Amino acid sequence: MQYEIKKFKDGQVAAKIIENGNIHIKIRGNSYEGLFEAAAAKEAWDAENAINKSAIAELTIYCLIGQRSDRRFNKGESFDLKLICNFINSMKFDKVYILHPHSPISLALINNSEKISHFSFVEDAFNKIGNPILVSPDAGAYKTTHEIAEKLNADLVPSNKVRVNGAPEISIQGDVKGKPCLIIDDLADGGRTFKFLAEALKLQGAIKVFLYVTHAQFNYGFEELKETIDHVYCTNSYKNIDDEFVTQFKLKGIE
Ligand SMILES: O=P(O)(O)OC[C@H]1O[C@@H](O)[C@H](O)[C@@H]1O
Repeated sequence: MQYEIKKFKDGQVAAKIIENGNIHIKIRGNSYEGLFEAAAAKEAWDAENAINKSAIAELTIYCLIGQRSDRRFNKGESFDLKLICNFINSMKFDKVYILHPHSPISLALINNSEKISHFSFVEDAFNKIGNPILVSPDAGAYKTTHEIAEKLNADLVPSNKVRVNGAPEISIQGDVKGKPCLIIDDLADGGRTFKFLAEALKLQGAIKVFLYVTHAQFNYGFEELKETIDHVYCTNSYKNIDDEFVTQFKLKGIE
């Protein structure tokens, strides 16, 4: 570690640089406190490197807080992602890497940003399962999953939530009979989307249904998922999960 974080009893965070030169700060970034820790480290680094103009400062954010709030949803409400990205921009990093952002809006709002792809994690899950059909759960996930399917030479079945006579229904646009399926998406908040999709896939003959999400939040409904999903693959971008139902790919630089 190139810096240390100290926390005061009142909640204040402070940083101390312990190694000079280039810095690469890697954080979950899934809390306001985490972002403030990075800001404190960058402020301390800036002061140390005031005359070393060639040193580079990079930030990796694995699970950007507020990434789904990528617009002002209703009049009078705050545009949270814009606020968060403005704060990140105020740190003035030379490069900011974001792992599998929910939408391209985060990348557009953050200066000098670059996406880290989730491809290698999906590839790992794909190989462990043994050639499953890839399933994109909604229009938002279709484009990136299509790119991954091309690279893996895998079959892709798009699915969507549609309204039939006003009631939500899952439509699966392909044949999954007798095949294992791997649903791929960016994040699971509760996972209801995936629980019902897995049920629908099994009703159409899928033999097993696996789930890959980069950001495994599971803020609620985790146990319910086990009813229809056979196994979950994810990273530890949001939190560490210790459960034999889950295989977690560990990211560098976070504990
Ligand atoms: O079903 P839960 O986990 O609540 O929500 C996850 C879904 O909601 C979307 O924003 C995500 O991209 C994902 O498709």
